[in-house]
Amino acid sequence: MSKKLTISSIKKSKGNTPLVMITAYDALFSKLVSDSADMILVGDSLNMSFAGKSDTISATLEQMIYHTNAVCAGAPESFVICDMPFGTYVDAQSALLNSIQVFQQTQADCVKVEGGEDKAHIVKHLTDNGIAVCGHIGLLPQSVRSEGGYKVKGKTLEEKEQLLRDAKAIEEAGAFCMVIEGVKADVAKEVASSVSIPVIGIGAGVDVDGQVLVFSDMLGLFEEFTPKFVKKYMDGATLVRYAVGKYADEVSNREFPKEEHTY
Ligand SMILES: Nc1nc(=O)c2c([nH]1)NC[C@@H]1CN(c3ccc(C(=O)N[C@@H](CCC(=O)O)C(=O)O)cc3)CN21
Ligand SMILES: CC(C)C(=O)C(=O)O
Ligand SMILES: [Mg+2]
Repeated sequence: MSKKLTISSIKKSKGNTPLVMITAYDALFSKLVSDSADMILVGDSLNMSFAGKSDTISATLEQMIYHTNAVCAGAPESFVICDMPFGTYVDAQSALLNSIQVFQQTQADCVKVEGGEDKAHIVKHLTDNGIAVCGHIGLLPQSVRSEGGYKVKGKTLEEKEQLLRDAKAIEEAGAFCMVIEGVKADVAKEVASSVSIPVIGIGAGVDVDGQVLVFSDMLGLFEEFTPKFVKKYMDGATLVRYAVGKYADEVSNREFPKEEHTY
């Protein structure tokens, strides 16, 4: 991106071209994605596709700060979101102290917290104290254990009405945008049009104010993860295996290094 977005330019973008959000966990990829992405999310999904764990529950604040620093170093001109990990925003006070750690130890532009109506008081305490907040409603990956799995939301009238209340509450608490994950497309569309801040979808259909995907999913690098909402824009795993296999063959056959790689 040529010009770094701001909280107010993101808010004002509602109704214009959809926002492009993508995750990155290191400087190498943040630099590569920064050419095309409006916003870079340092997602706690890194606990799965970077650290190899089976869910996001065990991600720590220290880990998020480490990766956020790497992402900011690779993309100093990009708008960066740091995902607050599980257990770091259980009440307003701890949420603020932990978010202050993120702001003081990294160049992140905002934090992201999962939750709706029930977390609005926490979002308000953060925004009242100078921490910009991106909300996250719908399917909440940090609730995987309590919910007994990843469940698409918005399938019943109750769920739809809850999502509308969640979005309203997060907006009123001062969030400048929110992610909506794993929600029926017609419901996500209604949620997006019910608030005046951008609603960025993942598995929530096309009628929202932007899209977010995990970079390793869309590049086909994270093979064990193939939910319906992911589109593979590259077969990364095959490309990497092919290249490393060719290197291995050439080492075995003494074809590499050649004269031009030799002092
Ligand atoms: N690499 C990666 N990509 C992600 O998008 C992602 C993560 N990790 N980690 C954190 C969360 C977890 N996410 C998930 C994980 C599983 C499903 C899933 O299994 N979805 C089912 C639908 C279930 C239903 O129909 O209710 C699917 O088959 O798509 C969805 C989102 C999204 N997030
Ligand atoms: C899936 C996105 C929205 C996220 O929260 C993450 O990458 O952790
Ligand atoms: Mg996350």
